[in-house]
Amino acid sequence: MSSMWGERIKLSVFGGSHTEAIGVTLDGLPAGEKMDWDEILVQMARRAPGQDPSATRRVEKDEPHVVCGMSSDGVLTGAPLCALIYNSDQHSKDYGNLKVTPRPGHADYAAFVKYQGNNDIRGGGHFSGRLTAPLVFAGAVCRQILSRHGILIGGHVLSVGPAEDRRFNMADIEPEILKSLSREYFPVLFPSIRQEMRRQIEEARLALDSLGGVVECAVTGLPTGMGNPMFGGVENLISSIVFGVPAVKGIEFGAGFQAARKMGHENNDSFYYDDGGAVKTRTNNAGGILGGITTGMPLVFRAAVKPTPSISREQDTVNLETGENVKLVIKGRHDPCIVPRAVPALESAAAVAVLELLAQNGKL
Ligand SMILES: Cc1cc2nc3c(=O)[nH]c(=O)nc-3n(C[C@H](O)[C@H](O)[C@H](O)COP(=O)(O)O)c2cc1C
Ligand SMILES: C=C(O[C@@H]1CC(C(=O)O)=C[C@@H](OP(=O)(O)O)[C@H]1O)C(=O)O
Repeated sequence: MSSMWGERIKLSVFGGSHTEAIGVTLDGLPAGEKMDWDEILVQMARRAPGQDPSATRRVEKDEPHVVCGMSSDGVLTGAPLCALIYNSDQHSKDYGNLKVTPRPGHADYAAFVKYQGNNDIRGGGHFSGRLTAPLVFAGAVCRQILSRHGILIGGHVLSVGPAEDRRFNMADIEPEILKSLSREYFPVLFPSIRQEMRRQIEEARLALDSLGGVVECAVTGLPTGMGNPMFGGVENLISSIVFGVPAVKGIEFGAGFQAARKMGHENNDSFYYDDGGAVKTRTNNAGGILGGITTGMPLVFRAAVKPTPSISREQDTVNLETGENVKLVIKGRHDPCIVPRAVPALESAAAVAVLELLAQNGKL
C-alpha cells in the first residue's frame, strides 16, 4: 500500500484500526532538535477518539511510544524517528458482515476488488481515520521545528452542515490566534458557533445520519520564494498530503472557488511596502501562493470533509457472495461528524508539507 510521502522528509504510516498498533516513521529530520513531549501529547489529545459527544465512542489513549530516533531526553538523533501507538479498544465483531456487504461511502468495496478480499476490514483497516493518529504525531514533531523558524500553523472548523464560523482575515492573521487554535479540541474563531455545530451533529446522530463540513487552516511566517511552477508548486505539495487524510474530498487555497466569481481587479492582491520595507499585499486572495511559490503572506487552505460514511440508518448495498441486492445496517461506534477531529490531522499534514518545503529549499 502506498502510505509513504515526501522526498526530503520521508513519512511512512503503517498499521490498521484493529491491529496491535499503528505507527509512523519519519526520516530526514534535523538532528539535535529538542522535543517538548507535553506539546506532542497536547496534539495527540486534540485528535484522540472517545472524549466528546460529537465523536466516536471508541476510547483510545493515543499515547505514542518512541521506538527510535529520539533520545530519552527528547532530542532528535537524526536517525529515522519511529513511534508506535497501541490499539486497545477494538470491537472487531461489529465488522463481521461488512466484508461481503460493503458499506456505501467507505473503502470496503473498492478495497475488496483491489486486494481480492484480503484487506483487513476491521475498523476500516488501513483506510481508517485512526491512521491520522500517527500523522498527528509526525505533525507534532514537525511543528515544533517549524516554530523555531517562526512558522505557525493553526486551523478551525469553518463549517459543520449549515453552521458556519467566520473565515480567517487572510491578509492579517495574528500569531496568537493560531497559537490558541492549535491547542484546542474543536477549535472555532467565533466561540458561540461551536454550540450550534454540536447541536447540528447531535441532530444528525439522532437521525441515524452524519454531517460533513469544512476545515480552514493557515500557516504564517513562511519565507517568500519557496516552491516551484507547474508540478512542483506549494499547492501541489500540500494537496498531495492533505488527500492522505481520509474523508477529504476537496481543497482550495486563498479565495479558492470564490475566485472564479470575482473580477480581476477584485481578485488581484495589490502590493505595498510595509513600514519595515517588506513587500506585502493588502488582500490575500492568492492564499500566500503565486505561481506555486510562497509570497510571504499567510498560506490559507480549506479542506472539504465528507459526512462520515458509516451511518446507523438502513442502506442499500450488495452481497458480494450471493450476488443479491440487500439491506445493510451498520453496527459499531462511528463519528457522527469527522470535521472537529480532522482539524489537528489537517494541521499536521500541513506541518509535514511545510517542513518538506523548507528542506527542499535549503532552509533547514
Ligand atoms: C479523524 C477521522 C475519523 C473518521 N471516523 C470515521 C468513522 O467513525 N466511521 C467511518 O465510517 N469513517 C470515518 N472516517 C472516514 C473514513 O475513514 C473514510 O471515509 C474512508 O476511509 C474512505 O475514504 P475516503 O472517504 O477518503 O474515500 C474518519 C476519518 C477521519 C479523518
Ligand atoms: C478509532 C478512531 O476512529 C475510527 C475511524 C473509523 C473509520 O472507519 O475511519 C471507524 C471507527 O472505528 P471503530 O469501529 O474501531 O470504532 C472509528 O472509531 C480514531 O480516529 O482513533
